[in-house]
Amino acid sequence: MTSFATPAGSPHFHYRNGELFAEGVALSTLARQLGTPLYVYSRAALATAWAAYQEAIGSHRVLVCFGMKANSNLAVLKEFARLGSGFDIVSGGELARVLAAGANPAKVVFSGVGKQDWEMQAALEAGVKCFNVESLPELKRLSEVANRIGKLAAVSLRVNPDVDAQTHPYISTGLKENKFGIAIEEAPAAYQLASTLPGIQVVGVDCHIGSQITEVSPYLDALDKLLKLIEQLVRQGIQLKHLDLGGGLGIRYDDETPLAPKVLLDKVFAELRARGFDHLELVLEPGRSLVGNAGVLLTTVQYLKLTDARNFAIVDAAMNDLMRPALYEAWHGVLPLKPRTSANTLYDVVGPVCESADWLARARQLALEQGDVLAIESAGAYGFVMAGNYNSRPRPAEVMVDGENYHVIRQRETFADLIRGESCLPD
Ligand SMILES: Cc1ncc(COP(=O)(O)O)c(C=O)c1O
Ligand SMILES: N[C@@H](CCCC[NH3+])C(=O)O
Repeated sequence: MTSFATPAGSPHFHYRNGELFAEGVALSTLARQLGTPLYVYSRAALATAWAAYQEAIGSHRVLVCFGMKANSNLAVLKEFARLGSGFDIVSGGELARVLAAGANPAKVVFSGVGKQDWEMQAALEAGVKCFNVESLPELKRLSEVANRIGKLAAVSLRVNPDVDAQTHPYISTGLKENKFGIAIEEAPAAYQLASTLPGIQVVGVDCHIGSQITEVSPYLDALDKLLKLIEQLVRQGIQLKHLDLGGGLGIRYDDETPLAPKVLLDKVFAELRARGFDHLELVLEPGRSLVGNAGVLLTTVQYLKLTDARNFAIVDAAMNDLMRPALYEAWHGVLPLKPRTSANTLYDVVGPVCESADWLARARQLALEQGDVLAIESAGAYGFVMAGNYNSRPRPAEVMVDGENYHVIRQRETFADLIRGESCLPD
């Protein structure tokens, strides 16, 4: 169980004089000035997570494409673009965001099982690095779209290596029964077809086996299968330029041991060298490990409801603001901004939404009073991006702390935002 003195998140969130800070800013100041629920990110934490990849990469040829579905706020994208990141996108909307953030489309890879014609066309026109194609019908469609507009689509086939990522079943993507990728046994024939299609230029191979992975072995199993495939392709006369291992590195929410980029990459580089593939560019698509522990969600205790069965701390954030607990029974640490010295009580931290699944944390020892503000930890990835408006709740504001300063990077939604685009029938 996390102790209040050591937040699970990065060291950029820390207690000073009995108060929780993000870098040099007391979180209580942000809650008071901007209200709650409020997502707060640390710019230094983003940079630290990025640096861990760069240190692991050293002088190897690696393109890191931030898996932006984890956090697509423009300010976050801009930070990663400044640091030199590419982006892994899964929709035309994500493409529009990376372009709006001024990122270089030549460092963008386009994943996803359901790309539509207009999304393919937009990505071709923008000049993305590569399409990670997930099925034969998609491959044929992409060739047609590229042909029609006089472009050549650079393609990696996303293969499904059928390895168990040893993670939550909802976020496992590399097993046969998952909808993702082309079965690895079918890949040689798929590459043969790809090499004959007029709008397609084969450039790489890709896989992404799941998320919140804390073991190296699933990656090495997948890598081994990919390298065997590449050997087979060489025999077929097909040469690749890059190998994309996807994202998926896990972070610490509770007491997990996260998989450090260096631990994984040292093994990957050694394997590539041993098998004679170190000429290949490596592409990575980390999402969670770049942003997860760079953000918290602040929420205020509205009521303490003590019952025979359970004690509830009813807060102003809900499942619509942070869906992970409701969806995956995910564990997020809960830190009081100003810990009390009074005795703890066992609480479920729940929101105001009319669903029993509307909880953020269960069975936590906390000393609380009405009006206290809590930080829900490790909310920088798959937090705001999965938020919705259920129960007509405006989505929270987002703020980025930078040293002693902070910047509102998304305004809190208003009632006007909620009904924008709606209209009633004529009288
Ligand atoms: C294709 C692809 N790449 C990258 C990611 C990022 O994954 P993670 O946030 O686990 O690093 C995902 C999400 O799982 C994904 O589907
Ligand atoms: N939304 C998931 C991660 C999904 C990864 C996308 N393929 C989570 O919150 O853990």
